[in-house]
Amino acid sequence: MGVQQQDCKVCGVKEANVSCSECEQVFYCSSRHQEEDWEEHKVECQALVIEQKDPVKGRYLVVARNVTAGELLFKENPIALGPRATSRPICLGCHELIETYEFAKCPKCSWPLCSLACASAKLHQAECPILAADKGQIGLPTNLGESPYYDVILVLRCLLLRHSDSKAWQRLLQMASHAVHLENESEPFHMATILYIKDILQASFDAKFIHHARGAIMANCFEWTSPSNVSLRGVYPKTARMNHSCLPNVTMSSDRNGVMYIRAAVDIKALTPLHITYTGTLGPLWERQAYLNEIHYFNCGCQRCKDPSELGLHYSSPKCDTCKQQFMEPNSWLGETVWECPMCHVVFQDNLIKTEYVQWMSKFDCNDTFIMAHTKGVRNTLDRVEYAFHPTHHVWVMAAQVAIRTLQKISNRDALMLRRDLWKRLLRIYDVLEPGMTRRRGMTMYELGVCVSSLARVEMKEGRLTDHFYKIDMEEALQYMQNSLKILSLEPPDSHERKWYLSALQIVEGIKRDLLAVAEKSKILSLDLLENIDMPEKAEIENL
Ligand SMILES: C[S@@+](CC[C@H](N)C(=O)[O-])C[C@H]1O[C@@H](n2cnc3c(N)ncnc32)[C@H](O)[C@@H]1O
Repeated sequence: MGVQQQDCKVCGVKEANVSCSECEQVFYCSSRHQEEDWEEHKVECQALVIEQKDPVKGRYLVVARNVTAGELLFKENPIALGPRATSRPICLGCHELIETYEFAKCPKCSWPLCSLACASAKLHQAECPILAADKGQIGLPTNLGESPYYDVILVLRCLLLRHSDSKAWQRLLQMASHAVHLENESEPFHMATILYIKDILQASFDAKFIHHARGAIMANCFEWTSPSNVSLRGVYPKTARMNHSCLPNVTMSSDRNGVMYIRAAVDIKALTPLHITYTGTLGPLWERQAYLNEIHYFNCGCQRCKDPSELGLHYSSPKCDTCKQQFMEPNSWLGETVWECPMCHVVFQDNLIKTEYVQWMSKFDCNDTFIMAHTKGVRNTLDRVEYAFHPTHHVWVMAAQVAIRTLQKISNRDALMLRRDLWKRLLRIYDVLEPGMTRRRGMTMYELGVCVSSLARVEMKEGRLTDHFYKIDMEEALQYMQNSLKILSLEPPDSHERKWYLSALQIVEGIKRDLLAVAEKSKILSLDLLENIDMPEKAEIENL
């Protein structure tokens, strides 16, 4: 697995590595073939996304015309791919996880491989002699645990672009980099990687490039999961031009080769900036702000952060403990915060507000609030959280997610009902925090389709439903599943996430069969719901 190359558009030769710099969607084996094709290609190459610059936020991307939710804005090949900064042993030749204690080692550099065949893999060739200079094997992963030395690999792969791909190297040099901040702070992980490359490997790279490369990775890299469920990271210069918002308007997904697909999550008007989230959307405001401040050196002023009600959810504010009517409001989200109730004007210091928050969150971390619980116990705990905070507070969302994991282990009607209700409430919150064609909404509707159909089947079996109400419930499940399919069908064909789409298709088939069976009985089925499902290739379903 490596940086993707495709067939030359002109002559079809494999491993063409010259791509159109505008759209990055077509490949050529040489500049000559690219020039030959330009007259034809320029018609289709209308860059949908253009770059602009802001004095404070730097460069960013906007759409050149109105786009609709789900539309593909661009795809991008990574200029470099590698393991995460801290990683369990991963084969440097193919990026597969190494899970046996007796793993193979590269005969030259001794780094772990899945097999000796991977020692000659293209991905590992250039870095191998550099890594081999660690004669004392100081940085080598020796067991199956996490090793921080994997950080070095992507940095080396970026530095090696200078000789292997001058265009990619130039793009790396143009990327934003946190190098100055990291150097000034003597950030320990940054310094450890730099020292390892300079002093242990004694690599001949200029120190300023090593700092820049690692700083650019810290500012810009994206993590993704390979189809075999290995977490990796890649450097994508164009994708990385998108600035952050806690209310993102695009979605990102990647295929098995790490090619990134950027789609509009919602309808977007021409010249609107494209935003991704650097923090995820589900953390409370102070956590998101602190992360952006500490890791990316800016304070977020997005629509969600500026709104004291956080889009009407009051997601990070507890209810006033005194009047139980209003939501507490902080005077600031960073540093010394004082919270005040706008109605009864009672004032609390930050630590008082956060103590209960921290206590609940640590319980969820260990799962001990819910573990071994029965449905009634889970319900009681959720009620307590709701009373302490409120139904759209961050802590309630975390509690609901842990509760669902616990309820999945209980297979009775009560547990299914509670799970269904929790997913419905979560969906209403996700509709606000991650609106549009987002994976989170797609997966939530998938879960709702599963819960509602399973519950209907259980209730039918127990004789609690008539055919009429069974049909209504199954149609509701089908509706959720079909909405979920619309979103999940956007996952790239051979991605890790594609399996959810294929699974949703099978569930839809099952629901349709049950609906047809009940229709046979009662002849009252409205057939319109059963139409318009795009079927995948047969081979894709067989691979499931
Ligand atoms: C991945 S880069 C994004 C592209 C960057 N603006 C550039 O010029 O290359 C991340 C950096 O962009 C800036 N940035 C991103 N989102 C921002 C925001 N919402 N407000 C202010 N600065 C932001 C910060 O300097 C951040 O460290």
